[in-house]
Amino acid sequence: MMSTHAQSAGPVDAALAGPAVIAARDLRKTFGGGSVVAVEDANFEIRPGEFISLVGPSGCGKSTLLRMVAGLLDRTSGSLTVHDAEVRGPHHSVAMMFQKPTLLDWRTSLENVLLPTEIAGRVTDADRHRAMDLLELAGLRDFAFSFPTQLSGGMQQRVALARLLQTGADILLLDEPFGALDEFTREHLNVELMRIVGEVNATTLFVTHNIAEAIFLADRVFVMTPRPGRIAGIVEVPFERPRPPSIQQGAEFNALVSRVRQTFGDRG
Ligand SMILES: Nc1ncnc2c1ncn2[C@@H]1O[C@H](COP(=O)(O)OP(=O)(O)OP(=O)(O)O)[C@@H](O)[C@H]1O
Repeated sequence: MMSTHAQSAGPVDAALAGPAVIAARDLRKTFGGGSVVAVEDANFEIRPGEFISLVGPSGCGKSTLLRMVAGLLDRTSGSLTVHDAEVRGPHHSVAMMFQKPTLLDWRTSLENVLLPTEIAGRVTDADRHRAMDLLELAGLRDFAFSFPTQLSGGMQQRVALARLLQTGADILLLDEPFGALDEFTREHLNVELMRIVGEVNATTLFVTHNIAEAIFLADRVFVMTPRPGRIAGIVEVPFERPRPPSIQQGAEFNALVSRVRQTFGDRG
């Protein structure tokens, strides 16, 4: 069933049963001594294995919200918990990925994927096996010993995704991960992403400007509007994952696109 509901008034979304992995109550972030309200009174709960898209125009606070969940930014007020613990700084439950893959050019795909393990301590054979399994999951087993310059932009992002999973984090924060790629590659990678996060059952927050992409991927879409940055509504996406790209041509999908646009219009 599709539904939107206002978040600024304070109700916690409780559409799904089970314990919340991430929960925000009256979460607020301002900059410039309060002159810029980047996130205003966000209230939500995210369940294990859920895929949430954050969609909205530039400056509506998507990255700020993600960075608060990662513990890279302090909140101004309100509560934000991950696995029932208040976020008070960077923590190991989350791994974050950006538009640029940020791979080290002098390391092979496998060595790049192993980097988080190396930073955390000694690399064991089991770690190497896991890294190879993740490269296989990302469709890159044959490129494990290639260097980033030998890979396409899309393949580099898949290495970055495998590296993200190697951290063992159960929450993935993806800030427009495929935004720099062409539309065909992007669509292909979205399908791959959906398959991969489904297989590892990661809880995922995915930032995008693109409404269709947001709906295609997500169980729920948080619609954000700027000035002040707020979650204006949550649109539930009723299709089971994984989904074929052709779903985007259906009437039900188009109705969801309209619903998201309407939420922008209503509250923007
Ligand atoms: N470190 C900062 N200092 C001051 N203002 C900031 C800072 N970071 C973000 N802002 C402001 O907070 C608001 C939200 O920014 P944020 O980057 O979260 O938006 P966004 O939705 O991710 O935008 P984009 O889609 O362009 O990345 C903007 O008005 C931005 O200028």
